[in-house]
Amino acid sequence: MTHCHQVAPFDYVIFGATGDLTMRKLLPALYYRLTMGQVPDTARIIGTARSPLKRNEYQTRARDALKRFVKADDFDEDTVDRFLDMIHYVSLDGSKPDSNWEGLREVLSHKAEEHVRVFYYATAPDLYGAISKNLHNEGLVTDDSRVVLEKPIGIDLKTAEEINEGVGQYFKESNVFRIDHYLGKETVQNVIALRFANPLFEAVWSGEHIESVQITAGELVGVEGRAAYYDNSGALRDMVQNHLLQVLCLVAMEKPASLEADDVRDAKVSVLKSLVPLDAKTLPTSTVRAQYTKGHSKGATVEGYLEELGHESNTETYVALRAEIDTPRWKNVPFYIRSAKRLKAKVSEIVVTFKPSATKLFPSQPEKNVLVIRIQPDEGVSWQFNVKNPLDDDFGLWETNLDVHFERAFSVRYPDAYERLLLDAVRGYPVLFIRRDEVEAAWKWVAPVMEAWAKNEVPMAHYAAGSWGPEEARQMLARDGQVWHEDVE
Ligand SMILES: NC(=O)C1=CN([C@@H]2O[C@H](COP(=O)(O)OP(=O)(O)OC[C@H]3O[C@@H](n4cnc5c(N)ncnc54)[C@H](OP(=O)(O)O)[C@@H]3O)[C@@H](O)[C@H]2O)C=CC1
Ligand SMILES: O=C1O[C@H](COP(=O)(O)O)[C@@H](O)[C@H](O)[C@H]1O
Repeated sequence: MTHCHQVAPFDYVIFGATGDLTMRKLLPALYYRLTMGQVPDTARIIGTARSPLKRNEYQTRARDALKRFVKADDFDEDTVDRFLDMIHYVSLDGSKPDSNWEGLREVLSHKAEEHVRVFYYATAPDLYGAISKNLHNEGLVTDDSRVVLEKPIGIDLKTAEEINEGVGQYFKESNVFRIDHYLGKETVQNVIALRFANPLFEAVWSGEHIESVQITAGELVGVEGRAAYYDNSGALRDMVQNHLLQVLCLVAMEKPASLEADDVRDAKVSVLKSLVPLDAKTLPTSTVRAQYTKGHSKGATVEGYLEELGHESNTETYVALRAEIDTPRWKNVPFYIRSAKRLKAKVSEIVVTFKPSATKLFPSQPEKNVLVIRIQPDEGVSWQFNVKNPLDDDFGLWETNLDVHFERAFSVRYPDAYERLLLDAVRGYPVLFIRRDEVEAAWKWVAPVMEAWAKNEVPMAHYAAGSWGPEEARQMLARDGQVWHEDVE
């Protein structure tokens, strides 16, 4: 059963409407929410980009995108027609004050009732300031207009501040929705429920009982068609500064005063500010960067990163970090974070390892309890625990698993992360979006890593495509007596 209520009529103005993100994620997400009854028929989606397209030409592109990116079973001709009726297109260069703003104003003014206005920036982030200024100067930013900012918010603290300032001059912070699609994932939101809706977990969620936490986001794919972007970014900026630090915040935050946006964000930002800064002493042993070399993926031989690029590069496709949080709850608990392209499996998960019992009762030391929160694929939770071995009369133990696979357990379709986030912006519900101070605190923490890597103070390691990553990352955990959780075939 769905609990999505229909939202108020809205105008979604998408800058970058012909791009990959709009076609692959945004339009399918809005379509799915129409099928679920959350989008009113009077809503409008107004695509803008520089390409000179007529409305019907853009509608054809939108249809093709739905055909490609919506599951065949969910592609319903009548609903698709209703969806296409909502779509408009304005050819416009968002960065230029003398562009076709009149065309946008005209579409926006033709409506029979009040609409919530949302601007979605799906263009290069260095345009965000100029688009905001032009929208403001054209009188198109109403007091209640929202703006959704795609990642990356900058490539470092300075550029993030510039983007935030550029947008913040024309939109108040409460109307700025910085998207991090990991927060739109059901299983990431579920961390809050697991921790705070289960007294058992709430009671043991600290360094008193937890030995270590691993947060992994591994991908099978390489850099695909995004090499130009990726080579200027790398795994640390692309995945850790945003998605994985957000996940870490949810795992580590104190219980927020409420589920209101600012209470949750206050709790998260306090984790980011408590991360122990990495320095010259800890950087070489607490950070690993690596590039994939030629290897095998899904049964095929694949090229190494440098061969794919066709030139030298100092950009990492693998990152592993050892982080510590300086709070009473987490003193001395290592948080291992890793993300990579061309890993052995597509797996995003959180692995919480509990400390063994301090006293020995059984002939064999029981295995530690491990909680695995599978973010994707096969969303679910497994709890590794010990039972008595029924074939052993001397209290030998067996390690077993309680495993919940959410899709099977709840018989639900797991929505794409963008679905909820797009409609949350219309609802003016910002809890799953990132506040300015969070983005900037995250950049501050990764800054010494970026600087040391840029100066080659930590050597670039290598791993074969299709493997679990470099030996250096295994060693990083081995020094703590830990191993990476690599359970997926
Ligand atoms: N693709 C993805 O999976 C993801 C993308 N992102 C981010 O989303 C943003 C868009 O990415 P993506 O769709 O891949 O990029 P694309 O290059 O595919 O699309 C860029 C879009 O911006 C439009 N555009 C470029 N310049 C202007 C301008 N001056 N005025 C108006 N429109 C303009 C382009 O159309 P035209 O040339 O016709 O103007 C096109 O529609 C980027 O910030 C990216 O980092 C974030 C996460 C994932
Ligand atoms: O933001 C990004 O995320 C994707 C991975 O997202 P997921 O939902 O498939 O885990 C990554 O491929 C991309 O490089 C990055 O920009």
